[in-house]
Amino acid sequence: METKQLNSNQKQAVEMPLGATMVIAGPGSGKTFVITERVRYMISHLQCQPQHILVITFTKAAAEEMKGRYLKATHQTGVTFGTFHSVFYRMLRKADPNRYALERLISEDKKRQVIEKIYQGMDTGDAYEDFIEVFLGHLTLMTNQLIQPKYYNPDGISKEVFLKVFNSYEQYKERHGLFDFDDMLVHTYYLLRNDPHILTFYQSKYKHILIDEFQDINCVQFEIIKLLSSRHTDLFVVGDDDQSIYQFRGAKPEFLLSFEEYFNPVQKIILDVNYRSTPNILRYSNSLIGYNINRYEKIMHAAHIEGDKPIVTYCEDAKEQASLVLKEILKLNAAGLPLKECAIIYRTNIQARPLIEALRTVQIPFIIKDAMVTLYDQWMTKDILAYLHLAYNIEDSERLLQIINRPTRYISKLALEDARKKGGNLLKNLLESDLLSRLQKDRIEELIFNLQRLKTLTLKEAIPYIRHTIGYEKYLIEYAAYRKIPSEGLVNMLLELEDSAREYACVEEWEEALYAISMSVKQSSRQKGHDALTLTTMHSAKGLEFGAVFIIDILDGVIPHSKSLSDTQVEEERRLFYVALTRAKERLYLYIPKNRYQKKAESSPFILETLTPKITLKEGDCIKHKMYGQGKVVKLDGSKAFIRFKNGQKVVDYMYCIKHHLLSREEKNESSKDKQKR
Ligand SMILES: Nc1ncnc2c1ncn2[C@@H]1O[C@H](COP(=O)(O)OP(=O)(O)OP(=O)(O)O)[C@@H](O)[C@H]1O
Repeated sequence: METKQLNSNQKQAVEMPLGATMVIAGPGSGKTFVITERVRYMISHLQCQPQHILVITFTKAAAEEMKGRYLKATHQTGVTFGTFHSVFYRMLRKADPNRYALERLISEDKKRQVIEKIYQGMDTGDAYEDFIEVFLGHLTLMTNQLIQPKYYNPDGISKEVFLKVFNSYEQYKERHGLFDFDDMLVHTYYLLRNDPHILTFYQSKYKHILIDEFQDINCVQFEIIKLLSSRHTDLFVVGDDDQSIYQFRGAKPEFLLSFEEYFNPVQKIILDVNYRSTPNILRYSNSLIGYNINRYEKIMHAAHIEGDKPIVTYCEDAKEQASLVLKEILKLNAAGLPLKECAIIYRTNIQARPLIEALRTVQIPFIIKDAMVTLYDQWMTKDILAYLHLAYNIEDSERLLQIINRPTRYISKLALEDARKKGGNLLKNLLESDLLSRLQKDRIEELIFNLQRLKTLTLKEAIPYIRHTIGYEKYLIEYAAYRKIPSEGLVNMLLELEDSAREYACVEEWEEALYAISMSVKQSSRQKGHDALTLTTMHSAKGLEFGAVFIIDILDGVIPHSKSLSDTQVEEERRLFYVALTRAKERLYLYIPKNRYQKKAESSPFILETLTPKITLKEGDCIKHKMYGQGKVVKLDGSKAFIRFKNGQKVVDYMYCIKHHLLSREEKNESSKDKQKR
């Protein structure tokens, strides 16, 4: 039995009568505790049979933890614990053991290989550098949303190529009688929808369904749950709309927000006591998330006593930031905080590079939570290295072929093949080729000239030369336009490369350092189980907690990410930052570099929101209007506020009032101080 006591809201959630129940549970509010206690209560007080209870979680680790805690508390078997995938897979296997035998399941690695082979066999040239990544993302998103391929628009790649690869992949699976992880969900949906006997069987088997992290549910999962629970409505879901951060994978917090409509009548309870963070940390996270509009209103209260105030540090750049963060971690570690209680959290993997570089010199063991493609393994790095090496060995055909059309020099495949067959110096052969026009040859001469120039430059000068004079950055921008994707991500990667080279004297030294970083990233997984510092993206930090959390690069364009332009996207970014803030137990450090990639950077608007709680208007509040002077709010209606001024009532924009409300409040404070003095 768990030694801790349920608080009053937890107890209320646990002891709800059977029926559709929604528990909105903020960070650190004890979701696992509530679910395991609820299962116990259902069996001991609500006469539920363990074999009729199904508990679904999102990760295998969560399912195991939940099951472990439940078994420890009750020693009673019979309840089914599992992830959506494992539960649905069991259903498929039971329905058709041969079709869904384990050996017919394509692993994610194998799936990638098959798709890569299909794509390469299609001869679309090198038009899409990261096709496989983008394709796989779209495939999952499309399947999770139950969208027919012909109606799906894959941004960033051509629909025609997407459909071709998709159809070939489907045919491959059919020919070999295989299925993959995405299929598990879709196939279960069709199985239950099309076979009433099977559906009835599972509706009677799982009379009570409990789902954790419901904010992450996607369309196909939701549809299956609707099918399973249509006979009865004993559905107990726990989630936090403020921690929904997987919309890019098809998760829809709307399902949590509209749960009440689907399963009406719904019993609802909010868990708002946080057992993880100090009140000071919670004040910051509450303030930030208060700026989201599309959410269940809740303010988390701390169960702990006050701790240190979060520390906001402005630093020069990423290099200084890395050194300050590591210095602080070493200090905390020397004072007794284990490294495994420290985490550095960032928005995207690319930001980890300066940290890993600094970590190599201070020798702190670390674990990287995400599968990371380091700079060394990026296609763009290979292009830049190809230019730098070619400058010293102009006869290196492989490297020449890599960059000959980057930027485009209009050299056809045919001309390249022909020049290659002749053997010897490829550039010379191209200059003598009958298959190339004068214009194309001019471009090759220009390339030779530029390679000779490159040889005379230092590494620090060479990369900007490739970027601007050779036109590599322009090529990236054109490539992004062709792909219909924002160019910023590619250009930032190039800037990151330039930044990483700045410290090295020559290309060999730089290449060696990039390789060493890539190796240390690969080896970092070996630190698991040891006392090691965690490096993680905000996404992968979800569900974790640490004594000290360091959030870096809190800059506009980084968080919220420059890709996130719509209000909905900015809200998702805010939730992401909220997840990062709420990982901290005792100490929270926020870092804002003044410069990024040698340019002045703006701090993230989220910093201000974290430090200044949102102001809301109430009837009776005073505002000061530029034209009408002082007035009092008499009524609020959506974006409009009705204000009584000296000269009568006027309708004023709500946001205007918010802005000017602050002013009047300060003035009010001042005037009350004045009055007191008098
Ligand atoms: N009533 C309680 N009394 C004391 N401690 C509690 C209580 N309820 C939960 N806790 C503790 O609070 C901590 C946070 O709980 P848990 O990990 O379940 O949070 P969570 O709700 O899943 O958080 P998040 O969504 O942020 O990951 C755990 O260590 C848990 O044991």
